[in-house]
Amino acid sequence: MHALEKILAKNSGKDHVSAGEIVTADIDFAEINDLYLQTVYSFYEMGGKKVWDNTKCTFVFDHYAPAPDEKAAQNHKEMREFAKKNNLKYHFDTNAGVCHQVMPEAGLAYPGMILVATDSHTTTHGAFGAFGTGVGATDMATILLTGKLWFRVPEIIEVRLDGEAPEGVFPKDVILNVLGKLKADGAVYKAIDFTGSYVDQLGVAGRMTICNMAVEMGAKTAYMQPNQAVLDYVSKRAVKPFEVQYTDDDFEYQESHQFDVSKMQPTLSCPNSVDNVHALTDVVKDGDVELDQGYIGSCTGGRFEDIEVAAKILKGKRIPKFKRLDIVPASAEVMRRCIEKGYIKDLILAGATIAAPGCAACLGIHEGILASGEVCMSSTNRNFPGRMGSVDAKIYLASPAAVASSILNGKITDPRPYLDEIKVTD
Ligand SMILES: CC(C)[C@H](C(=O)O)[C@@H](O)C(=O)O
Ligand code: SF4
Repeated sequence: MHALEKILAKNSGKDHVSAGEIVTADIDFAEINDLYLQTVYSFYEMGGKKVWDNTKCTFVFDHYAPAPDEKAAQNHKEMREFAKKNNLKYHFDTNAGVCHQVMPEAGLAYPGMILVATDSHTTTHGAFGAFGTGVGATDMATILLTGKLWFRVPEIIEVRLDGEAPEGVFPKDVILNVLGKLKADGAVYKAIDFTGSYVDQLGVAGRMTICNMAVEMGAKTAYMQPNQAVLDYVSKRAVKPFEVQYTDDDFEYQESHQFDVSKMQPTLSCPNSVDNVHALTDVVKDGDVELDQGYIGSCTGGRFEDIEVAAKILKGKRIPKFKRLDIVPASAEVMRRCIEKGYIKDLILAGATIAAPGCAACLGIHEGILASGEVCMSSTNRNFPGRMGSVDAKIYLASPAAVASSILNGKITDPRPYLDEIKVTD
């Protein structure tokens, strides 16, 4: 069996499961974000009184945090009341950050578990060797009632990433390259296991970025075998003992795709779809692509490492007049660490706006919405029309280093010369 199958088997009381089988599994942790007040309504409609376990579910207020309008404030209020009434052990209010960043920081994402959330990017937790997946309100209400949910055991495909990343190639570039090949429907309902020497040596933040975007290929879940970096991270934080699962040597993947990371270049996902992937140098060779806004944030590209590289590129410089750069730390912990390092000050002096941790303009709710005709380069994960505001705005997805270098120049720019400069000053 694959490690993911072992997780599903263990939680559904079976010795063995295989692709296509339907199982009913115990949920180790369930998380509801603030777009899903419907979960509470469905819970009551289904006859719910109290949640099945007040230590295994939580709310995270991230999509509308702090509440940008009265409706959002009202939704938060109703969810807070539900959390109080059920005496939920964990609660992440508008001061916490994006759910997928907050869960591991709080020790609620760890190897061998099933973590379900009302959000498609729950695939992120594959970075920790967990089975993470997103569900809608009715499924989530079922979990709150019973602690269980049905799953179809997914087919598992391997995405093998070997080699060392050249300068300017970040985990974001790597996953954009994978998307360019597999396309947005390349893994519908499947699980993607990211393997290979690149993944083995990758830190927690990079692993999260890659697993996060597995859902952009339609994946049900993602997986990476935990490495030492993950074990160090979770052993300091996990709220309970965990068991790492390992894939059997004779497990056969449904498909296997190989990538040589050492041959990749800084990469862009161009408007208007996430799999419209091109090398950055190809996009600019036919002429400048002027930018209005840079955006560094989200559960894909708003971690400490992402803001750190941007701060280093921008330190002592100034973004041009009539351009803007929004920095949205993925969580309060990320924000605090960036403050401690002086990065927030460097970024403010460079002309950036720092917004409250949360989803913000990643999905066009507030804090950096785009106007018609504007062009934004963003470290987020989706670029379909209307994603960050106007349906007539254009979004280029890229690594945070590419976003920082580009907005500094006012147009899409190769980050490599700027990264060379950092090396000299480091
Ligand atoms: C709930 C929802 C709007 C959502 C998701 O499920 O991914 C959001 O976080 C996104 O990134 O589009
Ligand atoms: S940061 Fe963006 S992608 Fe992540 S959960 Fe929020 S809206 Fe979705």
